[in-house]
Amino acid sequence: MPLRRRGRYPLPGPPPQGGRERHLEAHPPQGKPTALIRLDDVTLSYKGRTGDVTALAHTSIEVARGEFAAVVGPSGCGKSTLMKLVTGLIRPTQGAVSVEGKPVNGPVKLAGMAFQHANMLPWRSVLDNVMLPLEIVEPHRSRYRREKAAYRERALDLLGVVGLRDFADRYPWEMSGGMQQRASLCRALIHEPALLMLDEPFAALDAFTREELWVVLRDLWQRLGFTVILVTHDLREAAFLADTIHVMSARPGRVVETRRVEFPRPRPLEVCYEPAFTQLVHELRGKIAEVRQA
Ligand SMILES: Nc1ncnc2c1ncn2[C@@H]1O[C@H](COP(=O)(O)OP(=O)(O)OP(=O)(O)O)[C@@H](O)[C@H]1O
Repeated sequence: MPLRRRGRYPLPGPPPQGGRERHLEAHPPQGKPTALIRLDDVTLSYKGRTGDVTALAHTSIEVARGEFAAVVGPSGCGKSTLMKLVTGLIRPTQGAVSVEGKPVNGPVKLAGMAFQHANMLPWRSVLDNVMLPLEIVEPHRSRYRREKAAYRERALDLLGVVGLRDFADRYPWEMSGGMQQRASLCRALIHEPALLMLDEPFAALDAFTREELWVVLRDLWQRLGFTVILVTHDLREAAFLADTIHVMSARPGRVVETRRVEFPRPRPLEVCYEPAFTQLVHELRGKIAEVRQA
């Protein structure tokens, strides 16, 4: 059964049961979109060995439900720190972080995550790696044994979307870096998170594979309608994928510019060769060069 389009129950497998949260709702059809994530004047200082390190200072960001947001900025400006704040792995020194209107006080359950390295478990097949969150995250965990066959179909279906259905029984070490990263996107999405957090997910890949993966991510996002925060150093990646790009200053990081990306969707890769795209990337690069020197 093919994956259904955004705004409907997106994946085959066990249907929602009594009162299950609808994490994968599409954009609200009209009016101002509701913020899924809000950072309000957030400062974060780490206790370093030689004194406090202020990674973020007075940072405010809002990401709407269903939005694709990218965060770019110079190295060390606090992008990964921002990810940790949103997922509740650390708490702000000052200011407030909220998700779905509620203050974040601990690890956020509605997030799926993927990083620069796919971090697949080498002793599990690709399919078993993808299904791992279902064994851990409620409500799937309690249903897992009973409904394993349906979950398996869901995982195979998702692998099909990223072109890996025929590789489900392989082990990660039998696959290329790009294939592993496709599988890691499936693993991040299998439990239908409302939010996908991506920290440099394609940075270790060659340019061609990276572009292939942009398209995979674009298609998954368009189909499933989750919210994304993508941290990247690649300005073309941000401009191709995002609705909104937040540019951060050098450390202590704060958002110095927020750009809406207006290229129509669905965006073909060819958009990357249009003058308006090049212009946008140039302007972003200029802004980052400026804040690096400030
Ligand atoms: N646990 C920690 N203790 C002390 N300082 C830290 C800690 N984690 C991060 N930092 C410092 O906070 C600053 C921001 O780090 P962070 O990893 O968020 O930056 P980043 O923008 O993701 O970096 P990069 O682009 O190089 O990946 C850096 O100066 C870093 O050295």
